[in-house]
Amino acid sequence: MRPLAPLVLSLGDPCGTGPELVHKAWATLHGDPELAFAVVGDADLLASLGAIQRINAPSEAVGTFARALPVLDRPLSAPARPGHPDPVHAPHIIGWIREGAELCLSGAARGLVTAPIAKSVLYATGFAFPGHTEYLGDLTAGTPYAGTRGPVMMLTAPDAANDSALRVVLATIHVPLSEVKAHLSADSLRALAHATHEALIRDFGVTAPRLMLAGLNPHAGEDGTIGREEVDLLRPLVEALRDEGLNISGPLPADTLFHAEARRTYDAVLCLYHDQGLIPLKTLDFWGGVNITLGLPIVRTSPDHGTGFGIAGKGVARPDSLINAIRAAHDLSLNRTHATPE
Ligand SMILES: NC(=O)c1ccc[n+]([C@@H]2O[C@H](COP(=O)([O-])OP(=O)(O)OC[C@H]3O[C@@H](n4cnc5c(N)ncnc54)[C@H](O)[C@@H]3O)[C@@H](O)[C@H]2O)c1
Ligand SMILES: N[C@H](C(=O)O)[C@H](O)COP(=O)(O)O
Repeated sequence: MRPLAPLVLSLGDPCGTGPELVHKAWATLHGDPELAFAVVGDADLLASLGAIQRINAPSEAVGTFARALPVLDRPLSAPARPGHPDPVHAPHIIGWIREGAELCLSGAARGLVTAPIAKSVLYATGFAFPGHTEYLGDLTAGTPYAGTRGPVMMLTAPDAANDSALRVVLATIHVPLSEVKAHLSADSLRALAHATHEALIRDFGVTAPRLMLAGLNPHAGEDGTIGREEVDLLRPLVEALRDEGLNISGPLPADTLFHAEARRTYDAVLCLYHDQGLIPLKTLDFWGGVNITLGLPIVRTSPDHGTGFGIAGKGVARPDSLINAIRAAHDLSLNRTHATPE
C-alpha cells in the first residue's frame, strides 16, 4: 500500500501563538506517523522553540516526525516579536498558505492545516481576501472539483451530550452585520446547502444528512411580523431544496437550535451570519472546536481560535484546537478517498 502523504501546516502569523502551538502539537502527536506533518514556515524561529529538522520535501516528513518537527524552511525577512504583529511578515504568511495549498494540489501533502493568521495584518498590505477560506477558494479555483464548489466555512465541535458533533456552516462570514441581508440570496443559500449535504456524505461519512436552517430574525420572523426574510426567502428555499431531495428543516428560531435536544435533530445547521453559528459552537467547546473548509479540492482545517497576541511567547497557549484540527485533517483525508457525493 502506498505510504500516506503527510499533512502540511502553514505557520500562520509568526508573532502569534502559532510557533508555540506547532511545537506543542508535535510533542503530542510525534509518536503517530500517520499524523506526520511538515510545517511551512521560518525554521530559525521554530528552532528557537524546540527541536526541528529542515526538510526539502514533504515526503521527508514521515521519516523525521518521530524525532523532530519537520520544517520546509521559508524564512522571514525580519524578526518576529511575539505579541507584536507586523505587516512586514504578511508576504511570508501569505506565501506559506499558498505553498501549503499547492502541496495539497500536487498530492505532495494530503491536507492543509492553517495556524492562525490575523487578518488585519494581511489587510494592511493589500491582501484582497477576507481570510484563509476565500483565499484557498481562489487558490484552488482552477482545479476540478466533483461537487458543489465552495468555499464553505464549517466549524465543528464534539457534542458529548449527543455522542455526536455540532456542525455549523455559515452563509456569510466576515461581513458587517449591516450587510448580512444583502449577501443572502436563494442561489448562495442553495449552494451552501448542497455543498454541506455533499460534504457530510463525502467527508464525514453521514449517509443520510439532516440539515437545519436557522432563521435570520428573532423568533424566525414571528410569521413575518418581525422581518420578512423567512417568509420571502428562507421558507421558499427550504421547499425548493426539499424538492431537490435534500432533507432540510427550518427556518427555525436560532435561539431554539442549540440546546442538547435540538442538536440531536440535525447533522449540520446552516447559520446566516458568523456569530449566529460561532457563539454556540465556541461556547459548547472552545478547545474542541475546529474550522473546516468545505467544497474545495483539498482538505483544509484550522483551529477555531486566533493568533492570541496577548499570550504569544508566554508559553501558556493551549494546543488542543490545533491538535484537533490536525486529527480532523487526517480523518477527512481518509474519508475523502472512500466516499463520493450522491
Ligand atoms: N484560524 C484562524 O486563522 C483564526 C481564527 C479565529 C480568529 N483569527 C484571527 O485572530 C485574531 C485574533 O482573534 P480573536 O480576537 O478572535 O481572538 P483569539 O481567538 O486570538 O483569542 C480569543 C481569546 O482566547 C485566548 N486564546 C486564543 N488562543 C488560545 C490558545 N491557543 N490557548 C489559550 N488561550 C487562547 C486569547 O488569549 C483571547 O483571550 C483576529 O485577527 C482574528 O481574525 C484567526
Ligand atoms: N471565522 C473563523 C473563526 O472564528 O474561527 C476565523 O476567522 C478563520 O477564518 P479563515 O479560516 O477564513 O481565516
